[in-house]
Amino acid sequence: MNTAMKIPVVILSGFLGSGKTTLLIKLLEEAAARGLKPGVLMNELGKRDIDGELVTRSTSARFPLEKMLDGCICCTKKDEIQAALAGLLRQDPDLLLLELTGVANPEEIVEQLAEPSLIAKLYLHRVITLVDAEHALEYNSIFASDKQLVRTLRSQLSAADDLIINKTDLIPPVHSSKVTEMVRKYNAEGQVHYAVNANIPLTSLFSTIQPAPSRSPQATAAAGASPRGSRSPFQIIQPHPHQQATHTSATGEEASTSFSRINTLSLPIREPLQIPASKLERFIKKWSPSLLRAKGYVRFTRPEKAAYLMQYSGKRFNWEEIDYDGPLYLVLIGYRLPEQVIAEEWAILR
Ligand SMILES: Nc1nc2c(ncn2[C@@H]2O[C@H](COP(=O)(O)OP(=O)(O)OP(=O)(O)O)[C@@H](O)[C@H]2O)c(=O)[nH]1
Repeated sequence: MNTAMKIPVVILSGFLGSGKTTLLIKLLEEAAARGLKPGVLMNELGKRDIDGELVTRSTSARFPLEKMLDGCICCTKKDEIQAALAGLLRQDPDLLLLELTGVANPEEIVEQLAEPSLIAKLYLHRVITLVDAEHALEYNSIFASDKQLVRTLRSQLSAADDLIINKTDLIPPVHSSKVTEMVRKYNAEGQVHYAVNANIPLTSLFSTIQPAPSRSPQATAAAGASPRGSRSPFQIIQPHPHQQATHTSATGEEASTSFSRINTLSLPIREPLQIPASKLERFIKKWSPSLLRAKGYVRFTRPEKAAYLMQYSGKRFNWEEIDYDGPLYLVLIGYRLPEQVIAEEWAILR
């Protein structure tokens, strides 16, 4: 099989909160506009599928989706990722989009794609790494003593064909040149883009990817994209449990050691919260600087019972009121987060 007949794979890499899911949504929209059928593999550190839900609500296209939750794809056994990719390939996609966790080493995924059973069917098209322009330099110094994590962050940069210095709306130009210098230290060849909300020109990325003849734009429209905002536009194949040390406390919090000293804590919310959002924000911020990322679905009793998607990234909160009736929870991802203490304080707060 020559490259022309193989399925291109695009890997989305980058540290926690750098903008991978934001870019994935743009790639899905662009693919849909071009009449392409992508297969998507999303990997989350936590047990909760927040990004999958977010992508489901944000796009109208219909395509196969594999989710690998609760651990990092690059530590997953080879046969798990191969099974996930094989499941996507059976759906006859025009391209595969792989969103890695923030602490995945893309080089390890690239190696897995070179397995004989996969190399015959797909080829690596691009590795795209997103860099949080506001915090990338700070992260480098915070994690300096964690060799494994430092190696991962460097390989996210060095393995990239495209480096998107994202969130440039949050930094002054002088900071931007320092981030560029850092990026160039580890990758002299890759194409550097500067972006807000991962907005980069996508023409060259898609220029060589063609839809199968049976999926001309007309055929795709006839097959039917579901309306924006409607539930379950994806065909979900099946989640693959990640083999990982996980424990659930008496109060229901789930904690897991995921990679290096990065750990993840999931806090369930069984009833709408009686505290105001400002108090929840103070609770979350309290775990800074250990806390690197938080996200979740939240509902309050006051002033209303609307559901919100809460994102905490780069020490900033983003609240979005959404139409959501699924389970409520928070996921905290941090560097040596004091899980037990957080769980105890959460039990009192809520
Ligand atoms: N101000 C600003 N916010 C952004 C930008 N890009 C993304 N965000 C926000 O940053 C937060 C994290 O973005 P995501 O796309 O979820 O980042 P991610 O890399 O997928 O995050 P993880 O998967 O948790 O590692 C979200 O609230 C985004 O809306 C940007 O360029 N500027």
